[in-house]
Amino acid sequence: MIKRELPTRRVQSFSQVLDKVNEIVEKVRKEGDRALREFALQFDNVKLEELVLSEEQVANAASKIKPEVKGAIDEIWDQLVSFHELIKPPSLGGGSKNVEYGVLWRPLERVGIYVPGGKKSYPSTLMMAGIPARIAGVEEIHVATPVKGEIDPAIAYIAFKLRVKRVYPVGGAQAIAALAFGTESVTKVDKIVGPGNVYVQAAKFIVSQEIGIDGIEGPTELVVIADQTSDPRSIALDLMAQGEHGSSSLLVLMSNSEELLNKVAELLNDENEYYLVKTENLETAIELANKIAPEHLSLYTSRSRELLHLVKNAGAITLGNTPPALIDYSAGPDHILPTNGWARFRGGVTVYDFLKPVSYVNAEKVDKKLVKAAEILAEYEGFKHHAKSIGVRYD
Ligand SMILES: NC(=O)c1ccc[n+]([C@@H]2O[C@H](COP(=O)([O-])OP(=O)(O)OC[C@H]3O[C@@H](n4cnc5c(N)ncnc54)[C@H](O)[C@@H]3O)[C@@H](O)[C@H]2O)c1
Ligand SMILES: N[C@H](CO)Cc1c[nH]c[nH+]1
Ligand SMILES: [Zn+2]
Repeated sequence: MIKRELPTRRVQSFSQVLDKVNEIVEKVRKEGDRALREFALQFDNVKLEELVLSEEQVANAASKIKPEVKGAIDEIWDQLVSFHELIKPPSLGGGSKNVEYGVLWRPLERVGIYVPGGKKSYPSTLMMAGIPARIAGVEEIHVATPVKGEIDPAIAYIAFKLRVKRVYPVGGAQAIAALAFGTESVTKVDKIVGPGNVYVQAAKFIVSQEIGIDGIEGPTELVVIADQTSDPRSIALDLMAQGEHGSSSLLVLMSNSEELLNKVAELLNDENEYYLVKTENLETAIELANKIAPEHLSLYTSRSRELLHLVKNAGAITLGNTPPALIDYSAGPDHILPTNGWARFRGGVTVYDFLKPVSYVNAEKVDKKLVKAAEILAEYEGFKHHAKSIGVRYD
């Protein structure tokens, strides 16, 4: 269905299902494995015996990967490694006023990666989370993904390559709760990373009171900004591509050309809702896109470089004729990207999601003025022992 104005809100937001998901999360906290089995039957129609796949099961599934798929994964692997190596921050040290200080980027010890698997299988997502985790130096990677029958050979192969500690064949909000609290079979992790549907994202939001999460990466969003120079067929394909993730995808095209909008409208299928909106000029389209803060933003115009500087809020941007779906697979930057407006305050997953800056100080010879300043402010705040503990050191 085609609409000619912008949506007033997301088709499906994780906040709409928070109450329901809270019940799932609490049941897993109380009942552990028993709840995981019950929910697998209820939501996925799967009777789960084992809640951890054995190394043998993973290796066996991995051996069934098709050679051309294995080749594609190996090719993409190097490209993702290059990107995350480039942006990995170095530990830094320096000083001023006779204080030596610095920051050590320390890896998280144990992370959980959620790999979606309700409607489609997402081996690419395991790479997008697992590679930056490995580059950061995370010790233990745990993976949860809904499995019906045997695990996808491509997921198994990537898990093997990443030296994943454990794979749990569990999906949905219940998998997130299990990784957050631990169960008899599932190991509690320090942070959960990964996209998924509204139930999965609502669960991440709830458990973020107790463990780390990477943000909200729910149903896919694409905003395309195009002009009369853009190819309508490619735009229609880009919109339909992101529509393949499900009917909750947000799919928007804005253009200053009515002719282009009409041509694209003729080419779209009727499997999704598409918002095709005429704007006075491309600058207005960028302003509106900044308000939406979409996951994917395609600047498919002859002025893409110039317009790039006006973008404030977007998960990832593709320039010119670059297909947004290339980011989904092999361009280098991550495809795990913020949705639901979260691109206003965070970006896609990077190596930073698996690192934390631990700062250190050696101030044994600090300038007297800083000592005095600290004492004055501590006294002002009413913390006399703070003031004294500083003062006695430097008399
Ligand atoms: N933003 C990103 O970075 C990004 C990346 C990849 C995929 N995605 C999105 O991930 C999503 C994947 O969704 P999916 O559904 O295919 O897989 P999923 O793995 O996220 O969810 C499947 C699970 O949802 C649970 N579930 C289904 N119906 C339920 C219900 N009524 N109540 C409670 N739980 C229920 C089930 O337990 C099932 O295992 C898509 O919306 C896609 O757009 C986003
Ligand atoms: N477009 C998704 C992010 O919204 C990522 C993806 C994975 N596979 C295909 N696409
Ligand atoms: Zn996609």
